[in-house]
Amino acid sequence: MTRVTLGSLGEKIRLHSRCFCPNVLFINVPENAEGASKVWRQGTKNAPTFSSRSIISRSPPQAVASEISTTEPKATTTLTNEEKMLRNYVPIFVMLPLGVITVDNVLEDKDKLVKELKELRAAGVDGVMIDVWWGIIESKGPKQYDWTAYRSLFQAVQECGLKLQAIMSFHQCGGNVGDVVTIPLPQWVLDIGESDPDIFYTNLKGNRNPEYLTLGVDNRRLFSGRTAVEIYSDYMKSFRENFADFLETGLIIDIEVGLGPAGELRYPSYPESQGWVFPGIGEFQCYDKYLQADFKEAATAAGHPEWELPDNAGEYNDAPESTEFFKSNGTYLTEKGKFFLTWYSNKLLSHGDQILDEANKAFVGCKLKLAAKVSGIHWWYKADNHAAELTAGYYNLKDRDGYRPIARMLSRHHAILNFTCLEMRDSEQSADAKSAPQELVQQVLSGGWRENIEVAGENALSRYDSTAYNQILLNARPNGINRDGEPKLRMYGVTYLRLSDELLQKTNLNLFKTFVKKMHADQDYCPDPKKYNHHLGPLERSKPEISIEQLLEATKAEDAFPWDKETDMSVSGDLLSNLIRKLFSLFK
Ligand SMILES: OC[C@H]1O[C@H](O[C@H]2[C@H](O)[C@@H](O)[C@@H](O[C@H]3[C@H](O)[C@@H](O)[C@@H](O[C@H]4[C@H](O)[C@@H](O)[C@@H](O[C@H]5[C@H](O)[C@@H](O)[C@@H](O[C@H]6[C@H](O)[C@@H](O)[C@@H](O[C@H]7[C@H](O)[C@@H](O)[C@@H](O)O[C@@H]7CO)O[C@@H]6CO)O[C@@H]5CO)O[C@@H]4CO)O[C@@H]3CO)O[C@@H]2CO)[C@H](O)[C@@H](O)[C@@H]1O
Repeated sequence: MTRVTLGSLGEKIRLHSRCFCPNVLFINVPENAEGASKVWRQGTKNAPTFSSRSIISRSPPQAVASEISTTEPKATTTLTNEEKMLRNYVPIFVMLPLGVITVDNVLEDKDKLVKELKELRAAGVDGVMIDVWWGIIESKGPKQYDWTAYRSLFQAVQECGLKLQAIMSFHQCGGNVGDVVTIPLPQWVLDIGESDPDIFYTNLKGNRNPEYLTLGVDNRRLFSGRTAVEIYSDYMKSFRENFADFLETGLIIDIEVGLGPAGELRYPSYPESQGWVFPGIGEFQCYDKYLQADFKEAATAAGHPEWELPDNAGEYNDAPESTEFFKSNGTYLTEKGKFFLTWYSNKLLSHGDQILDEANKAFVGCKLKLAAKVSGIHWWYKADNHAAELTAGYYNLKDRDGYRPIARMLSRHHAILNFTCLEMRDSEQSADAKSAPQELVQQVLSGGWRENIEVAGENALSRYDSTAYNQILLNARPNGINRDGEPKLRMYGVTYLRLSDELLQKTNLNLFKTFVKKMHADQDYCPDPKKYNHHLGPLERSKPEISIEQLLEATKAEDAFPWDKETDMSVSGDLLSNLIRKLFSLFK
């Protein structure tokens, strides 16, 4: 962030080096200077070519995007129509099967995989997402990494002309929806858990969850002399060292940093392995001795040594109203309840912040983006208590934004916020669950955009139908295509869950191809991200730490940006051509 002095006001103001349009600098103006600020284009010698009306409030990308001047070289009006349409392109990636590398660290059936990768490439897909399992790579012992099978896999992806999003999967596979294989944490870690079960997240009843290490041990030297964060850091550094060639060639464009169960920044509050079923409220997971001690210390420092962790928040499959904690006027609204929820959600923020800082150090200088996944907890969103989000660690209420502080934390690491459940419509959900995936997606994406970070997304469950595709398309460009250039709102990318025989079945694949084309704004596959305004410069070092107070300023609730009702790039418009294609193939 650059600081300059705004002459007429004599005030220090902050310059944001990017917002929606990377070649425009946005000024974040103190409240009392509203209306007196200007916009400069990067590289423009004599600054403002804009009217003093050009700004704007504190950081509203929407308003800003409409202010782009037509006077600059390569301004959108000088682009060809095709170039303008390319600015609407949203790249699409596909998750590879969870067990593509077996638990024994073998790439089985490479021929089948290569055939499928080629099919994806032929369908126009830009790249694939792959779990890089800690439980496989470091299974033999501390720091004994074996990357051989992954090298062979990455080579195949490169040869097929696809890009790669690599997940640093510090979690177990198994126990979540769709987990068809089991890949536990490394055995030497599980062995430590035998003598110290508190290294795992624990619920009130004392059930341990070996999916992911509790954030309570992030900084505890319990693992053959290393802390959990040091383990994650060493792993990422080893990844960088071992795949320097693929980083250099530009194969790996994105590192999804695993921050919790299923690779998501959350507590394991709704584990199917412990009997949770949709739409249960889930349970808080902070009863291991390390987090208990942390809470005691925090409560004591706040002048309430008598406060304990909640014991009245119900069980996995409860409805909110049947618990003392979440019922109307329940504990969650008391001073004690608010203190607990703030502590619980802040711990998650610091956990993500610390590991992303390590990821940033590991990959600094590489031409890629970092990303963090946030889970789409859409059930009980319409209830006042937002119980399921709260147990997962997202302290989100009608008057408190629980996601924007995450986005602000990510902004310091230049990281993308990767959100899910893009495919879901409210009308598909049962009324009992008080579920609102559409509003949730709109809130989270808007918060990310307001923090000037990129947002990407995934679908939560496997879908092959046009309704789901159209909903994803709507979220990818909430206000549709802009035929004059980059749209005001555009997601950075979408990752489709997931490659399967079902997806490659003919009818499904045909519709999927149409979906890919629509994501690409009806343009052909574009191998050069710069053309759709994605600039993968060397990753810069994280910015200075943002204090918790500043992060929590982002909890102030604001309305989401307006979304169109339907996408203007619907896949169903192509049904006729699908039919013609089908007829053709029958006659062949
Ligand atoms: O490789 C990367 C990672 O991949 C996996 O993690 C991802 C995960 O798979 C994703 O789901 C997503 O994670 C979150 C998600 O964001 C959250 O929203 C939430 O998911 C909940 C979901 O939103 C709720 O609606 C609910 O889902 C229940 C659903 O509503 C019920 O209808 C039913 O689903 C049935 C489904 O109807 C049925 O068709 C069938 O679906 C299977 C399909 O037929 C088959 O072809 C196959 O492809 O798999 C499909 C899925 O199994 O069976 C479904 C299951 O019975 O029940 C649903 C579950 O009760 O609850 C969901 C929570 O359970 O939570 C997700 C997990 O946090 O993004 C993750 C990250 O990418 C791996 O787990 C990771 O290890 C990998 O790193």
